[in-house]
Amino acid sequence: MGSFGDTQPKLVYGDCGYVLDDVPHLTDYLLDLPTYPNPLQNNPSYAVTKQYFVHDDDTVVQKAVQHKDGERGIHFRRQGPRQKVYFEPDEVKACIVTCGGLCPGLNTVVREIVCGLDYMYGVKNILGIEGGYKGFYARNTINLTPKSVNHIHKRGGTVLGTSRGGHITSKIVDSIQDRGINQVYIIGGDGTQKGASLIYEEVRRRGLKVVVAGIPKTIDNDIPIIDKSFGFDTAVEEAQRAINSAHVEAESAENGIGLVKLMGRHSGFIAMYASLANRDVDCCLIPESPFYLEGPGGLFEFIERRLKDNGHMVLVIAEGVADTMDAIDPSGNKILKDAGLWMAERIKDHFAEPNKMNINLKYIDPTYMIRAIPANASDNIYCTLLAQSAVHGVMAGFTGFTVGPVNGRHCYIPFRHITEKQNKVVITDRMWARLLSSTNQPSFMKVRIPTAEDEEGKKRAVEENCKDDKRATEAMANGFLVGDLAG
Ligand SMILES: Nc1ncnc2c1ncn2[C@@H]1O[C@H](COP(=O)(O)OP(=O)(O)OP(=O)(O)O)[C@@H](O)[C@H]1O
Ligand SMILES: O=P(O)(O)OC[C@H]1O[C@](O)(CO)[C@@H](O)[C@@H]1O
Ligand SMILES: [Mg+2]
Repeated sequence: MGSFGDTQPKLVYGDCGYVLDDVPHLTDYLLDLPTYPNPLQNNPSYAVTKQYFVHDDDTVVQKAVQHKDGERGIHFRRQGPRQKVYFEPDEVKACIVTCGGLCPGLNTVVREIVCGLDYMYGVKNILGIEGGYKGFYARNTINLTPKSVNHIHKRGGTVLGTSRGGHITSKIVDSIQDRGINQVYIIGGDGTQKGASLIYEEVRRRGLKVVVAGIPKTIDNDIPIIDKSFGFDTAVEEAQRAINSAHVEAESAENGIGLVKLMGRHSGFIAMYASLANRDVDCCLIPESPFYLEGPGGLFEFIERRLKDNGHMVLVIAEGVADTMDAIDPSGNKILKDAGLWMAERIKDHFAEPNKMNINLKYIDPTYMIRAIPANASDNIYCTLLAQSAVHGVMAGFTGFTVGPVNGRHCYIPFRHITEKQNKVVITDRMWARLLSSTNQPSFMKVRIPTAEDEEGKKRAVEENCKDDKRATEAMANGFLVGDLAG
């Protein structure tokens, strides 16, 4: 095996096209650091495990589907405790910060980092940074102990508080240095992970023995590479209550329309999964899939047909479908106009026209309700694994990484994989086809039987879709679908 690259990327090549896309380590820029035996081997709870430590050569494949003669491809370092650690318990001063929007499970991750550090590694000195990134330089810290965080996983939100904007790298690293912090745990979405990556770069530039680990958080499930983000399942489950209410309202009225808006400004995962789980949804609209309202094959025609056939219908939309901007938030994210209100108005205006049917539209907006709740059981366990995985990696001296499951196995992922693109619903994938088949809604495109050339176009569309949904849409229109949108 040969390896190169001191900073990023840190690639290690093996046989048959094997590539380990490794994460940085303190020893990449600090030589002769002392190591210590991992205290976990004296922990009675772990005495039952077959092996205390993961093997250093254990890696996790990025793409689970492999071909017989294909290359083995990109791998990530497997998470878990290592034989040697780079910190003595008394030497550690850890801090935890939560940034960006709320997400079920934030408190669980905070709790499990604190408990993991204390119970597994004997670390007592753990600080909470209040109010997101700006808290590093604008707020006091709070001491976190297993006792103080004992019950927080039962509450929604984050006990540390959160914010958008305020990422000033130099001031944050000054604060880390001034406070003598040497482990930084950063919980947040794509923007937060970009900020974490800058903090890592600055720490490294200053040559500090400080490790920086990211724990990915986003209700929208828009973080790439990892299987899914924590809190997503909880949000999808909570969304069922809104969809069920919309269905009850719609069913009980003459020509009832239940309209539900769910979160997802760039990615329609919540809307798609909530609709797929529910089965009472007649139509689901997401930002990745183009649609139109008027004319043959359009949404209004579809609504009319469903009302005539069934007497009611349920429409679920993601907040990003209208894609009209009000302003930007302090982090630079677009603040979108309310897509639900926009859609409700358009539908009402359409049916108010002469000779159209009388409708009864009820709009339900559970936006913040689905993210302000505590994590469900499976998300709580998922959060525990993420937190412990981060703690093991940090104690082993890895830095500049995000934790997360890839094909079901938790691993350490270099920041750039998480920050360079957003995860989106790929509308040429089977999951979207499953949704279309469950709702029987129009695809808003005319489809013809695919040819070999079309398959090529389809492949291109999938690749493009990962970068930019609009370009994917164009690629699809030029590829395996007839170019014209119906109507
Ligand atoms: N490109 C960037 N570079 C440095 N810091 C950033 C960058 N983008 C965002 N941040 C910082 O990260 C924090 C959170 O960002 P943001 O508000 O975009 O939420 P997020 O982490 O993407 O989570 P979510 O979108 O799920 O709510 C903010 O403090 C913001 O200033
Ligand atoms: O109103 P806030 O707190 O900025 O959050 C809204 C945004 O946060 C998210 O939940 C996560 O990015 C988006 O779906 C939503 O647009
Ligand atoms: Mg974000």
